[in-house]
Amino acid sequence: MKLQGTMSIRENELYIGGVSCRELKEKYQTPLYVFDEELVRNNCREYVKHFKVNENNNKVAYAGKAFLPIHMCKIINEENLYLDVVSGGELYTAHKSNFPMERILFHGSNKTIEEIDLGIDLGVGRFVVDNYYELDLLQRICERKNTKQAVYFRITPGIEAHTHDYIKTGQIDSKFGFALSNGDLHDAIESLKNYNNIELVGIHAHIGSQIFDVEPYLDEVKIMMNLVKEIKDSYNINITEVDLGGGVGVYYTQDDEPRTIKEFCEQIIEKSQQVCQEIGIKVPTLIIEPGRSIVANAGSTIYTVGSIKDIKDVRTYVSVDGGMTDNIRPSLYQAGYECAIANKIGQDKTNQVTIAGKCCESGDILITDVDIMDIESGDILIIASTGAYGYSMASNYNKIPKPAVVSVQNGKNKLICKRQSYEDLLHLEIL
Ligand SMILES: Cc1ncc(COP(=O)(O)O)c(C=O)c1O
Ligand SMILES: N[C@@H](CCCC[NH3+])C(=O)O
Repeated sequence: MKLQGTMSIRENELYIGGVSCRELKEKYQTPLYVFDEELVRNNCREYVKHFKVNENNNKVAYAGKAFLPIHMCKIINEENLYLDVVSGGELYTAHKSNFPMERILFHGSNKTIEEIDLGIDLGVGRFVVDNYYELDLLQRICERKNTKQAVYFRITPGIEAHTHDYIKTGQIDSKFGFALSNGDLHDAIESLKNYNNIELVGIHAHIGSQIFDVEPYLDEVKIMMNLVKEIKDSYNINITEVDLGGGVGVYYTQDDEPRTIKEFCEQIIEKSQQVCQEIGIKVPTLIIEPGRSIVANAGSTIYTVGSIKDIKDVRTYVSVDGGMTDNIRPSLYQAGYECAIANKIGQDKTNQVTIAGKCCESGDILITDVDIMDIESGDILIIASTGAYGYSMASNYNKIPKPAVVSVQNGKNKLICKRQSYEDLLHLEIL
């Protein structure tokens, strides 16, 4: 298992943020999500530095869908990032954390009336309008509230990024956004003359997630900058903000070769300057929306090993006390992960096993055929890089309570989300 962030080894034990996994297990039980706060903050700072937030006034908007407890909202605020929310629930969480609402981008392909109402009442900075239905709804609600809302239009740019089919979003056959190729975007801009309470200030596209190549982003930059010019020439509307979405890929296993944050940011900025110069427009404010690349490697999940089933000449199943309820990604996207035994971290890998979850599903497998140290019931198994789309996609299937989340830094640990109790599971039931 590749050591990430502040992970270190002392006397055969794995430490994160200077705290041993054994201590964390004793204090908080398992399964447990562990967050390396120093790594999260470093990633934020890398983006702020290389995306030229201070020099060029560009914006880095953390995509909250990856992981959004109130504690995370506070980090994002302290690190001077913007925040991309995609539902009333995420918006409300940001609001409760006192996140400045003018730094919120409100996404969503089917925002409800209640969500739009809430967004306007709280004063979110930008709505990212996805479709005609939303445009119309937003106008009516703004009119009723006698307010004007700054918006971006979400564009489907027609870019095929090389990633899992379920997490591609830029291609034409997509539920998201106004397509460029069939004239939808132009019709939407044309219709703005009837919408006095809406001000179009930006355009947005998101081409997918877990993308390693910079090329599709450079294609996206070209398309978006040309669009800025076209919108000015055809409609005399100044698009001053161009939001390129998220999607920067990260390391999960040895098959992954991600670029650094620096490489991505520098190439995007350079390309933007080059294209804008070529077509003769001022470089707009650039926005990027990283989620995974800020939190994925900073999160790990620790489990306790339970049953070990050795099927001779077939496979050994090692079951842990969590599974698809705390990490749906292997079942949903065949996502790969690395793991180790945290209490035997320096030992050689002598076994090959399959790590199974405890749910009543054959598909509840976390890692298939992984080389690992000698393993016994009671060991602490750690799966690395579960920080993005782990806790945020967790479920209560089989009435399994969601694990706690603890943040570690400089030898200290802090509980940021409590473990659900069985009583919590009954919380919404009418008894
Ligand atoms: C509109 C939008 N922005 C940003 C993101 C964040 O993507 P990632 O976590 O891959 O950086 C997503 C999710 O894919 C998204 O849909
Ligand atoms: N949830 C997905 C990514 C989709 C992001 C939302 N557009 C994942 O775990 O990889």
